[in-house]
Amino acid sequence: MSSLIDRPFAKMNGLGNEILVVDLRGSSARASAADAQALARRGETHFDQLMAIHDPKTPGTAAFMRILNADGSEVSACGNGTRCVAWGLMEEAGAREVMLETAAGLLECTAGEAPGQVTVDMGAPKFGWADIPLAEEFADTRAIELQLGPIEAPLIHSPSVVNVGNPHAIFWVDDLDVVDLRRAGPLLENHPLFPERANISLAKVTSKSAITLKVWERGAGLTLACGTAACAAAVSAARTRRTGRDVVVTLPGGPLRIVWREGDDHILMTGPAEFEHDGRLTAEMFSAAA
Ligand SMILES: N[C@@H](CCC[C@H](N)C(=O)O)C(=O)O
Repeated sequence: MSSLIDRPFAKMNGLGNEILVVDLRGSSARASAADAQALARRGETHFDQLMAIHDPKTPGTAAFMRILNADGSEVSACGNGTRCVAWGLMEEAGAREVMLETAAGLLECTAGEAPGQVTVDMGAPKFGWADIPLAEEFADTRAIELQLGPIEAPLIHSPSVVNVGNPHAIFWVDDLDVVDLRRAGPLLENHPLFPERANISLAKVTSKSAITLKVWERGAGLTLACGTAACAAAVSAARTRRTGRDVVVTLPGGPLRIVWREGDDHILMTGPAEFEHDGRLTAEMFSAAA
């Protein structure tokens, strides 16, 4: 029997990235991998990421947040989901800023100028091979060599790799459809060079301040948008002098503005959070027959 039964949920999205926010504040309930897999399968609660919000652990924070992918794996960052949670908590408190906490640290979130827009300080990226992590040492992670299968090898190569709270590989392309991510995504996500798997993006730089992006997400598959992938692409593009540090990253679901701030190297992500519907989780939602 799931400990989540009867807990309130809100179905939201960030640029079409499907987010299920489950409110566990005031309870000792904890979302399991099996809970996530069951809820991800059902229409009403269908999601790419489940954001479980818990009572705050640190003074000054509004909530502690756990993040689960649709496959049940737990991760430490989700840009679109963070905007959704922040938007909900700001609405609840009538506030324009909120501090959230994850196992990986604090996330400062601010309401944007346009309604429904939220800016999240995603912290500083990590470029060291062991931090990403990679299975072998690379002195320079701006472009790494990795073995690809015979279909992809002639088409994509030398991704930039970075950890923005989670691991990302960015393949620079002229055509976002050059490979079928639905086929290549799972192979690349599980490449032996990525011991914790990786989120895989195809990125096209269209100007010094614009990138278009398609993402195969670790643990969720093809999604309409991925906030951390947009951050990963933006810092990788700036680091390789393809763009400046202030860019618009356009995903299939729409645009995010990413600023890689000079001085503290923090990444600021701005984009929308949209409420769809809410309800309470029922025992039936966790039953095997989805
Ligand atoms: N959709 C998210 C990323 C969620 C986590 C990712 N799939 C992972 O496993 O690292 C976003 O908006 O950042």
